[in-house]
Amino acid sequence: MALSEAAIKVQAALKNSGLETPMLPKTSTPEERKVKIEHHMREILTLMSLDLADDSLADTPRRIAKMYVDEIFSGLDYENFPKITVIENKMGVDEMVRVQDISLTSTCEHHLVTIDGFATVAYLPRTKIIGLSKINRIVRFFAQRPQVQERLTQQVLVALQTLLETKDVAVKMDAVHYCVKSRGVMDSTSSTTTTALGGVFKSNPATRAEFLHQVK
Ligand SMILES: Nc1nc2c(ncn2[C@@H]2O[C@H](COP(=O)(O)OP(=O)(O)OP(=O)(O)O)[C@@H](O)[C@H]2O)c(=O)[nH]1
Ligand SMILES: [Zn+2]
Repeated sequence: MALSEAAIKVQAALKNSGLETPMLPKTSTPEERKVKIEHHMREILTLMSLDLADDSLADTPRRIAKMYVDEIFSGLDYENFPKITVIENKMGVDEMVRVQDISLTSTCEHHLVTIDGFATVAYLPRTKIIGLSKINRIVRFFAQRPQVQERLTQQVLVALQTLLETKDVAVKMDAVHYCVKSRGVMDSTSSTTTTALGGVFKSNPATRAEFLHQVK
């Protein structure tokens, strides 16, 4: 399947800005990847002494392979980049557009456990306006990769700057990392905030404050 124009532009922008997820070129189809992951997952679970003959466990390697490729790591494949609707700003909107409380579920790339939180995204329209749900979909696409929260925040910023043809974009994320909560330091109350600010959101203190202070 050919990549969409939006996917090609965003991929190039991330590469040029050094913010792309470290990825090798794909040499297999999604279906081939699932077969191989299922095989290796079977080995891992067996090594952990689980009896995969049990009817509850028998399908777990296949389920994990499907979940990795089609769901939680589907953002590693630009073929899954959302269909983007961008329209001309004929109505001359020049005030901040903000989408807040976007649900965010990702996976930490150091431990492969859940990152759970919310994102807020804002932009100042110039020549283009984007379909609102597409902002949520772009957050979701990049969240569906193994991630560090700082990179995820930056990737959403660069993708929107590219598609909206303006630097004036801001992204904030608040999330709980289960590698901090459910293992390791076992802190069940801390959360992490990251921001990525572009254009006037970075350079103009009033715009920056308007974004940051209205964000919960
Ligand atoms: N900056 C950043 N760090 C993260 C993120 N997700 C997980 N980490 C951290 O990555 C680090 C990996 O550190 P290591 O010392 O190699 O791993 P570890 O031995 O499991 O460390 P502990 O989690 O402290 O038990 C940990 O401090 C994690 O909290 C993230 O999104 N951003
Ligand atoms: Zn982690």
